[in-house]
Amino acid sequence: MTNKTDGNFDRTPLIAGNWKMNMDHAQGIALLQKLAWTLKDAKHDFQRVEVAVFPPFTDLRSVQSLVEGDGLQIVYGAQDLSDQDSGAYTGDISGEFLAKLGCGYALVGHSERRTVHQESDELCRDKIRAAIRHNLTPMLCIGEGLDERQSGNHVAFTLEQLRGSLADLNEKELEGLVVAYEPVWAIGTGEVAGPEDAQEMAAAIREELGTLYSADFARATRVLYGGSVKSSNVASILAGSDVDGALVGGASLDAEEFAKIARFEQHLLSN
Ligand SMILES: O=C(CO)COP(=O)(O)O
Repeated sequence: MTNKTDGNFDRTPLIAGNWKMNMDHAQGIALLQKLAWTLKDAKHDFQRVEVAVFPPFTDLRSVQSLVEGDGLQIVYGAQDLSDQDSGAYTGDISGEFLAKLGCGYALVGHSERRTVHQESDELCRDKIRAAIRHNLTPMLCIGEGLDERQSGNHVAFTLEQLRGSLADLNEKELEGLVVAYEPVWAIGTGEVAGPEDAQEMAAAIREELGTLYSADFARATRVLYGGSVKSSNVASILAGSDVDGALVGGASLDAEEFAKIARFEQHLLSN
């Protein structure tokens, strides 16, 4: 059993910043450099709490140069990838290219992909397959809209997305999978799911993973919460025993604020 106030984690917490369509490559480098300095000053232990950023595709080469050149321990990933590896897919980006740029992760099925680009669970599954083919760890995003939340159907809806996006994938291929629960009504709205809501869904997701796969897989898989996370609310959200980290949008664009989020243990311990 996780007892975070004792400083023991079952799973390494992951604080991830999704920059979305913000920060050109020059701005991105400045942000990443500032984040690295701030975390270094705070003597952040990256083995204890992993820190990742998801910049736009056009920043990735610059991010790779900075991370490799300065030996940064911050890891990074892509906000999306194609389900295909190469060919006549204008505008799409292959997982193979992302792996060459040193990406460790790829987001799959972010709600903005699902709503703006009508991505289905089936496409998400094919993208997870593509990520795995190129040794990118998929971070699958799922979560309900306001209607499902208000009708009390949020758990069933979110688990349906989980099952649909993982259909036909086996436990061995999915090793390392990260699931991010992001209720759509809490994204970019300032509305944040309460710590109980985040814990309720993270526990339901873990239980479902145990049903679909094994108890060991469910225990090892990290489940993050995303939606209006800030330094002022991160500690209470991450206090839930099944919530293993945060996927942060807006607040990840401010290096000091994002560093504070990554340092959530400081707030946990002082509560
Ligand atoms: O979508 C999100 C992260 O992927 C959450 O965004 P906000 O933190 O801006 O609400």
